[in-house]
Amino acid sequence: MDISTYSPPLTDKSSLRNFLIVFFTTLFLARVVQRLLTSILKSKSQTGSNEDDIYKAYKNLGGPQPFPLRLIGNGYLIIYKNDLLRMIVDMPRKYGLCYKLTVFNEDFVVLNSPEAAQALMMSPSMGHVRRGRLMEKIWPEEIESFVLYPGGEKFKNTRKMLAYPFKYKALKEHNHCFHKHSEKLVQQLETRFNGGDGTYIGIASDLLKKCTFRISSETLMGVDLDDTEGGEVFCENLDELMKIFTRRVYQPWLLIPLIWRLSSEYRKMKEVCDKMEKVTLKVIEKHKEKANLNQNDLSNTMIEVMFRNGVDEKLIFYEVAVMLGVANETTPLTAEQAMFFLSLHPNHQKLCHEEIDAVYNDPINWKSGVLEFEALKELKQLERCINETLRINPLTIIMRQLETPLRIDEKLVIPKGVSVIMPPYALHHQPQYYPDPEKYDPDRFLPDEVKKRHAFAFVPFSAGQRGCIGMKLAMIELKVILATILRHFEVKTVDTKEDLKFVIDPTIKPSRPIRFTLKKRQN
Ligand code: HEM
Repeated sequence: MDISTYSPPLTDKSSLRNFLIVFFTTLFLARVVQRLLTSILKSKSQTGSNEDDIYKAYKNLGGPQPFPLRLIGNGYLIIYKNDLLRMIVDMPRKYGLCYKLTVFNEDFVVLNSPEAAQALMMSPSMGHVRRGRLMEKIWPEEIESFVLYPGGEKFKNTRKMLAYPFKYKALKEHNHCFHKHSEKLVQQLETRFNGGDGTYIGIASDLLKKCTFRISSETLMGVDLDDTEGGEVFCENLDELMKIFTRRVYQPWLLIPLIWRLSSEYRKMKEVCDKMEKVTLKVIEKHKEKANLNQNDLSNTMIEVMFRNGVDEKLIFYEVAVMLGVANETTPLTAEQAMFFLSLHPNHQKLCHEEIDAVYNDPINWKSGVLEFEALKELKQLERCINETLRINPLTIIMRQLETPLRIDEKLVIPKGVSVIMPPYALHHQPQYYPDPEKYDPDRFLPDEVKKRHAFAFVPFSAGQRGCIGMKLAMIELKVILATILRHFEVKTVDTKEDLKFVIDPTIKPSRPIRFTLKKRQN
């Protein structure tokens, strides 16, 4: 046997060892190459776009510790549903005016400074108007409305078309309607509250809601739904539709399309929409008849504006329902809370009484048989009380998903893809903008005080491309309703601020209706 050519047969053990050596060496070399390549690419991209520098401030933002599983992140905070408001106010004090959250696999930045609010709201970019995935998930996809359009020409054109009925000039045409329904409300309150003898303890929220519903439907649809067949049905079902929306927020499994479609909530939503649509179609028919009879007799209500622009009837129904739904969730709540604060602060109520008496008793303001529209501007004390109510409880939270980066200031740029949340509630409760923020003090809105503050330190209606389209309507409604109530009654409450727990549901509201007593005034 030639010993030089001999090689021992490979045993199982040595072949395994060789295999492991080759495997781990290759793995090690691959890692080294990968690291090298990554660092080369990184240094190239740093010199190219300077991306790390641009987003340095964003990356360094603080925030509450997320749950290690990114899918949950800070989403666990939802279990503190009843304490969310307190947390929203406390967090900027702990983590800074802008801080980060991760919720259900999405990155959020929460903005709490007037400068940041201005940068977001007044951005002219269409990349900053999308309400975002969270809202889009909550909103049932069956209901189409411009409120959820992510931006672009369709959003711009629809918003422009729908803005007209909310302009001062168009609202002025409905002056009579604001007063008619407010007087009706006073009669109903008088009946409920024992003729206003000051003894009966009761709630006003349902009657306030009906009143704002009648005003909104008459100004937007051109008919008093209360006097229209099925009008009552529309109102009740609208309420139910809003409750279904809310239940989807707190029962997230209903956001899974299959579960949603199989759920009783879905069937209920269909039923509710069908009933409301029938009423809307009747109203559209009336408008059609009117249009055929006299082209010059057309008003500028939302329904007619859409009808004239050739909008599909189904879409008209959805836009009207959404608009009335939003109106129903906001204005009556503010009216109820304004009454509450005035009850707790009789000194401010007295000032309002004096101002209202002076304006309503001046014959100059009654030239047309109804209080002149312009006279509402003289109700300055009342306006300050409404503003202070909206400061303490601004009702909604603003949300956007950035489709292009958003520059907040010289340092902070938030990258695209991130969502931003702007809770006016937190901003309005920061002591650096409003000293002693829990104190009800309408004088904060005296002209000299307002001048001292940043213009975006008070944003209950938001502003800019996506700001509240119904702001003027809401302020006029609030003024007329509250002035009419205060003209007739002295308002008191048996509740204290501590009795009322404010929750996010989906707007910020007391967890139960506020209780009042009403005493008729001699004015
Ligand atoms: C006190 C009453 C009200 C308050 C505090 C309020 C507040 C707000 C806020 C904060 C927004 C969000 C804006 C944003 O995302 O930047 C909004 C949007 C909106 N509001 Fe109001 N609102 C009130 C009354 C009304 C009324 C009476 C209507 C209609 C009749 C209305 C219709 C709308 C609509 C349609 C939007 C969505 C606008 C869009 O997506 O472009 N609001 N409101």
